[in-house]
Amino acid sequence: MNTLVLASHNAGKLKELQAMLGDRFQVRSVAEFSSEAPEETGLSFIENAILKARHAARVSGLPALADDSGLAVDFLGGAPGIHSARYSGTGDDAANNTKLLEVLKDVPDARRGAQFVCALALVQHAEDPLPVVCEGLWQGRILHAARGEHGFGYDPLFWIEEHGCSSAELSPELKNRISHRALAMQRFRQRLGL
Ligand SMILES: O=P(O)(O)OP(=O)(O)OP(=O)(O)OC[C@H]1O[C@@H](n2cnc3c(O)ncnc32)[C@H](O)[C@@H]1O
Ligand SMILES: [Mg+2]
Repeated sequence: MNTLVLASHNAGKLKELQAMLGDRFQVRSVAEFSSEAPEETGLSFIENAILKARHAARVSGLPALADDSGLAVDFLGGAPGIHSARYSGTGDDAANNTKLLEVLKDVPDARRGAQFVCALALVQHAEDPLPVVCEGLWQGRILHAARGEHGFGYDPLFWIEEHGCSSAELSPELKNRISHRALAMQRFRQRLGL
């Protein structure tokens, strides 16, 4: 089985990616090779995914897959977007959620549309000139209060109309079939013929 390094330090993400890839690859985490995360200096999810994948390939000497993702809120012109992980200034999920609820506190449901975005980038080595890049989007709406215990990040605030619950109330198995990450991964598998 081929080895793939997952270029993420986010435990929630790693768990989901592992569940989606574990049957095809021997997955290792970039944390085995380096505790330092690269600075995410790109202006887009794709740029940041490629930058993280190159860094992981460099420190591991192995092919690497990175995920850059986030929440784009329509009312906020797509913010927090690529800054989702540090929206509140800390890297803390609860503080990020509190800030988002505060910023949207007077915004009615009709204007609370949002999408989760995921960009995946695979590089064979640090200087790979042809990264494989796939994106996935997931539509939802920002709730007025947190609901649910599963998932991570903004999941407790993300309402999924089709299922009548927040994404933190979905079972991990179901989230992994329908999320932005699941869609990006589906496209990724198609591209690689997996
Ligand atoms: O860069 P790495 O090391 O992968 O870890 P990170 O947490 O910094 O990851 P990002 O830079 O891609 O930021 C993504 C943020 O977007 C949010 N996010 C992404 N996918 C999510 C999901 O499936 N559910 C809830 N929140 C999500 C969450 O707050 C993440 O911290
Ligand atoms: Mg990050």
